Amino acid sequence: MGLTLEACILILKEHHLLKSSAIQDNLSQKFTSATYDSRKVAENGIFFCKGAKFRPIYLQMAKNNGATVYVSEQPYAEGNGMHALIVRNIRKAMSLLAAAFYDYPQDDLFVVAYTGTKGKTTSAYFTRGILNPVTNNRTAMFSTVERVVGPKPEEQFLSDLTTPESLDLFHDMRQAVDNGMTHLVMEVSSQAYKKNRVFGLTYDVGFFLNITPDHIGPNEHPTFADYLHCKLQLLVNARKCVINAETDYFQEVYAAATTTTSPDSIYLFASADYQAPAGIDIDFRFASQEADLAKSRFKLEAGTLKAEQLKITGEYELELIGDYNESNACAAIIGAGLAGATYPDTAKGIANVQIPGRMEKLDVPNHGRVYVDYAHNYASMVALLSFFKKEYHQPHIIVVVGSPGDKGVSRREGFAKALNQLAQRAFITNDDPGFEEPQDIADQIIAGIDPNKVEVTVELDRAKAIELAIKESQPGDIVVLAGKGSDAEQKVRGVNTPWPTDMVVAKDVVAKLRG
Ligand SMILES: CC(=O)N[C@H]1[C@@H](OP(=O)(O)OP(=O)(O)OC[C@H]2O[C@@H](n3ccc(=O)[nH]c3=O)[C@H](O)[C@@H]2O)O[C@H](CO)[C@@H](O)[C@@H]1O[C@H](C)C(=O)N[C@@H](C)C(=O)N[C@H](CCC(=O)O)C(=O)O
Ligand SMILES: Nc1ncnc2c1ncn2[C@@H]1O[C@H](COP(=O)(O)OP(=O)(O)OP(=O)(O)O)[C@@H](O)[C@H]1O
Repeated sequence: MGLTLEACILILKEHHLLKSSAIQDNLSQKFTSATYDSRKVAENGIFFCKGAKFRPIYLQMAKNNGATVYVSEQPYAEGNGMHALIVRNIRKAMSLLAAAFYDYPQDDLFVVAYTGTKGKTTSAYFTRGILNPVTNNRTAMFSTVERVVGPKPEEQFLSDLTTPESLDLFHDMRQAVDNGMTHLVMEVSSQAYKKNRVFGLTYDVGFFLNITPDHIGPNEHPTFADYLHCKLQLLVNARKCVINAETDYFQEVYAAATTTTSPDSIYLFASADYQAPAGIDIDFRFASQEADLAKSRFKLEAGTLKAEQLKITGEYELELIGDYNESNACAAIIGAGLAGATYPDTAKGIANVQIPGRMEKLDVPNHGRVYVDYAHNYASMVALLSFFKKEYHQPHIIVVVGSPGDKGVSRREGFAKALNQLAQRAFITNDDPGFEEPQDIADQIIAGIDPNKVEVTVELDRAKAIELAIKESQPGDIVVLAGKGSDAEQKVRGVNTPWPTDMVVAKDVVAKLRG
């Protein structure tokens, strides 16, 4: 691990990123640590000045702590006496230099990457579920929930971001390789492209699952077009592409894939009865046989010669219920197939996969059945509630939900719309209010709810809201604790306050009810 100043300059020049440089002495000096956080600088380090809240004082601190080189979009007096690399785009520069600093760990991993508005985490867990036994426990995973960089329990930890900052990403990839991992399944958020966290990274297989309006607002994407553009970048950076042919904007998505990938290396999947546009051959189709409250069963069929060659067709069962998970599973099976897995290993591996915070169930004696689920926008809430409506034959649905502050503002209207369509009762509560007023967020959700269709209570204390919902429920009712999944924090005014998780709170309520 390490990089010389000379190598840095060459890489930056090659990508037309170097504006100017100020080199103090010898170019062959090798630095041995790299960070963007002055509090983590080690001796002989390179320091990246990046971020909305960056202050020049951090560079001063970094210098005091042993940094000898800084990379920045502008020169700072605080960096006098250090080598300076002034670049056109700090995040692009950081990503390229991070890959080089950690000696291109992606070259030693088979990387399967997922993007999409919904289903990334689920598909990533499904893929790892198949590949882990096939690779002898050597499949790493970078997901919204956790990051797995090795086979030992201490090599698995909770994630902060869906896709980490480039420097952290390549660091964790290097650890995975050094821990003997051979495969990596990762989620790539649209923010990862917006913020150049994966700039220069190429995947062996890149997936486009779906797109619906989300993550649009002042702190994320200015427009839907920008959101779509960022997501499409994954396909441009993948050697093989897999696309859900049923996604909205399919033509744009397919066109993006073909800009860098030959149609021979693009795989399309869809449900059995989907009518494909003229001239489009669907490689894989999944035919649902049963998607009930116990299991999903479906058949995967190949529609083209290249699909047949993967040897992954056959009957499949999923323990993770929710009919939409058949589409996620289909993606994961193709991903694992392209990584070398074949049937029946693919069927064995996926059958019992469970995912923290997705479709977790709790029966409450003398009350309803509780589900904790990470549904947190219009599309996922509709998919979830529609599944319950169908499987439980028009149950009374009680939903506990809130919407985060500072991001995804369209979710507020989306929740109201989904509740109007499918729920009878709602408790509007807190979910990471951030720097916004919780009551304002609740008011914005309520503004869209039709009181003739849904009875609403606002209870901003999430634990109390969960308790009220469960206590009120009758046998046969469905109580949905939506939006937080297995999240163990509430983000309030810049502070990540511990949250026991929705399921733990629900279990406490049940314990109290039992007396
Ligand atoms: C917009 C964005 O990319 N934000 C991320 C980014 O912030 P930033 O680069 O602006 O940095 P900053 O937090 O303003 O801090 C300024 C800099 O000063 C440094 N610093 C700070 C203090 C100090 O004493 N010394 C010091 O050097 C910090 O290390 C940092 O580099 O870098 C931070 C880590 O350095 C991240 O925590 C932060 O994620 C924000 C909080 C976040 O939550 N982003 C969300 C929207 C996100 O990316 N979500 C997607 C999923 C959404 C989707 O599905 O699309 C994700 O991939 O997780
Ligand atoms: N294919 C799908 N279509 C619609 N809704 C889905 C689909 N897959 C999952 N969901 C719903 O979305 C929720 C989140 O799923 P998952 O975590 O897999 O998505 P994600 O893309 O990782 O989401 P995020 O980017 O918000 O972390 C699930 O709990 C479920 O309610």
